[in-house]
Amino acid sequence: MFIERLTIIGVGLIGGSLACALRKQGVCGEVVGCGRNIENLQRGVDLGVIDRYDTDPARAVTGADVVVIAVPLGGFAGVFQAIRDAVNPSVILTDVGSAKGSVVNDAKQHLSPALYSRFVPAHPIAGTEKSGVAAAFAELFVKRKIILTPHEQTDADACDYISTLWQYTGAEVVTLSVEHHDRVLAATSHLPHVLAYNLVNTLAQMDEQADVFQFAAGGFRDFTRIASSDPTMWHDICLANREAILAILARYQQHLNELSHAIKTGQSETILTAFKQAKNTRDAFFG
Ligand SMILES: NC(=O)c1ccc[n+]([C@@H]2O[C@H](COP(=O)([O-])OP(=O)(O)OC[C@H]3O[C@@H](n4cnc5c(N)ncnc54)[C@H](O)[C@@H]3O)[C@@H](O)[C@H]2O)c1
Ligand SMILES: O=C(O)C(=O)C[C@]1(C(=O)O)C=C[C@@H](O)C=C1
Repeated sequence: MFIERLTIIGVGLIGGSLACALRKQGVCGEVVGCGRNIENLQRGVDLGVIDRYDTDPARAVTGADVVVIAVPLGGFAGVFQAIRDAVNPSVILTDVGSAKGSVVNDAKQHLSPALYSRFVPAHPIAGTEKSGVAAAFAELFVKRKIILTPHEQTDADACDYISTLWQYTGAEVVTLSVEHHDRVLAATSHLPHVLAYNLVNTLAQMDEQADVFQFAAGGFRDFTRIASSDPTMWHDICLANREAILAILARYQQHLNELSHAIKTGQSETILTAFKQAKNTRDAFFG
């Protein structure tokens, strides 16, 4: 595989890291960046992540063999509209969005059937709480999972191509349906972020605020690292995957109510059993 010209729309943590990883493997030639923040794009050039940039998506995708959309989910519809008449007919389009139902709907609505068939939805299950191109690094995807959610019209060769592209980054590629992806990620990624943001706000609104944070140590830090993630990105994810998030949030609230009742009524056995079960599950998974 060799990509003569790769265009990354949204040169941040994920788009920038993908460009770095492919460059490091020597599988791409020119990398063109596209975004809204000139300072961030110039930083991308200075860091060697991209070769040049254009703030106009239509110009940025001209002549590209592969276009990766790596903007927050709320920006996808606008990007599809902006690039659909400017891309090569042979282009392969892909993305890195954290929820797939909204992305696939936007693609279906705004791309021609031919271009829609060349769009391969993808989601790297890798990231950090940092944003922007300065946070990008080539090793981000090593030994991490990449989920592809091809739809019925996805061209099989385009899908294989994107699978190979991700394997060059050191990732393991798996395929899921859009619905399954969005249910699973609502539970394992979206719910924890909602909880972390909410925990920080709950504590921040306590009267003894200053004292609370002064004594917050490892547990609080570990639990809330992800509350430092980009608010716009998570706002967009919550709205894009709202049904699946609300469903798992309701289950979580029910379990929390049960635990709260057990603590209130001193049900020692119930509390101990719940904590033992959780510890065993986590230890078995992460070691
Ligand atoms: N951060 C993570 O852990 C993570 C992991 C997997 C997937 N994702 C997904 O990857 C995508 C990008 O996330 P990130 O963490 O790299 O964000 P980021 O903030 O680091 O980068 C996004 C970039 O897109 C630019 N941008 C925003 N709107 C735009 C638009 N309409 N057109 C062009 N550029 C635009 C921003 O200026 C920014 O440079 C999101 O869809 C997110 O859901 C994030
Ligand atoms: O490690 C982190 O900081 C992340 O939040 C990464 C994380 C996750 O929840 O695991 C966040 C969003 C994604 O779409 C994929 C990965």
